[in-house]
Amino acid sequence: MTSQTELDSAVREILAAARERSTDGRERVSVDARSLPDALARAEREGRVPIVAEVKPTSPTAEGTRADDPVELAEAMVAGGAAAISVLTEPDHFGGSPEALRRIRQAVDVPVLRKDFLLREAQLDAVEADLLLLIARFVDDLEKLVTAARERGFQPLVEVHDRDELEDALAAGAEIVGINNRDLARLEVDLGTFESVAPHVPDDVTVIAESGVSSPADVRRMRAAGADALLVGSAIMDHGEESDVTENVRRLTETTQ
Ligand SMILES: O=C(O)c1ccccc1NCC(=O)[C@H](O)[C@H](O)COP(=O)(O)O
Repeated sequence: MTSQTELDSAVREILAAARERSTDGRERVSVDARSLPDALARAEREGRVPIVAEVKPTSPTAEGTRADDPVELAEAMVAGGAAAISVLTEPDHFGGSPEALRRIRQAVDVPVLRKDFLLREAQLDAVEADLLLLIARFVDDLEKLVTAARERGFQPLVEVHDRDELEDALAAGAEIVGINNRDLARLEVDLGTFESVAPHVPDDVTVIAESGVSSPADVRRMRAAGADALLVGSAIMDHGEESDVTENVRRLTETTQ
C-alpha cells in the first residue's frame, strides 16, 4: 500500500470517507453475474470496440456535475454500443450511489461494474453488481478481498498502475486486470502507463485500459498496446458540455484500426 502522505489530498479525503462509511446491518449478497469476457467477445464479434462506459456524475478532476438520470445515461451508453457499464457508487466525491447502480443493473442487460474505493469485506455487500473494482494500491490484503468477492459471485476487476501492483494482482489470483493511466497519487494521466505495463500481463488475463481515453486515436493506441477493452468516463460524460452520451460512446465503439 502507498503511504498516505504520497497521495493527492482529494484521494486522501476519498479514502478517509470510505473508511468512515457505515456498513452496519448489511446482509451478504449473492450475485448471478453477467460474464464480462462474454460481453467483450460479443462486442468483438459484432465489430464494436469493447468499451466499458462509465456513469460518473462528477469527480475531483471533472469540470462540472451531470445531473441527468443515471439510468437514462446508462441506457444511452448501451445504445451507443457499450459492452459494459461502470457505475461510480462513491457518493461524496463522484456523485454516485449503490441505489443508482441497482436501478441501472435492472434496466440494462450488459455487465455492470461497481466502481468505488473498497477497503474491507463488509463494503462488498452494499449492492449486487457483475464486477467489483478492487484497487491494488489501497487494499491491505488483496487476495482476501478477491476471494471474498468471488465467494459472493462477483467478478473482481483488480486495478493496477505499475508492474509491482500487477505482480500483486496476479499473485492474488486476478483474472481481470485494469491498468489505470491515472496516477492516483497525483491524479495525472499518461497513456504510456498502459503501454509499459500491459506487455507483462499474461495472455489468459483480460486486460482493460482505464482513464484518459478521449478520442479514436487514443482507442487505437490502447488497442495496439493490447487492451481487450477500454474503460472511459470523462470523455463520454463530457461534464463541461453535456453533449450526447450515445454519440460519445459510438465515436469510440466504431473506431476502426
Ligand atoms: O477521475 C477522477 O478525477 C479521479 C480522481 C480521484 C480518484 C479516482 C479518479 N477516477 C477514477 C477512475 O479510475 C476513472 O473514473 C475511470 O478510470 C475513467 O477515467 P476517465 O475516462 O479519465 O474519466
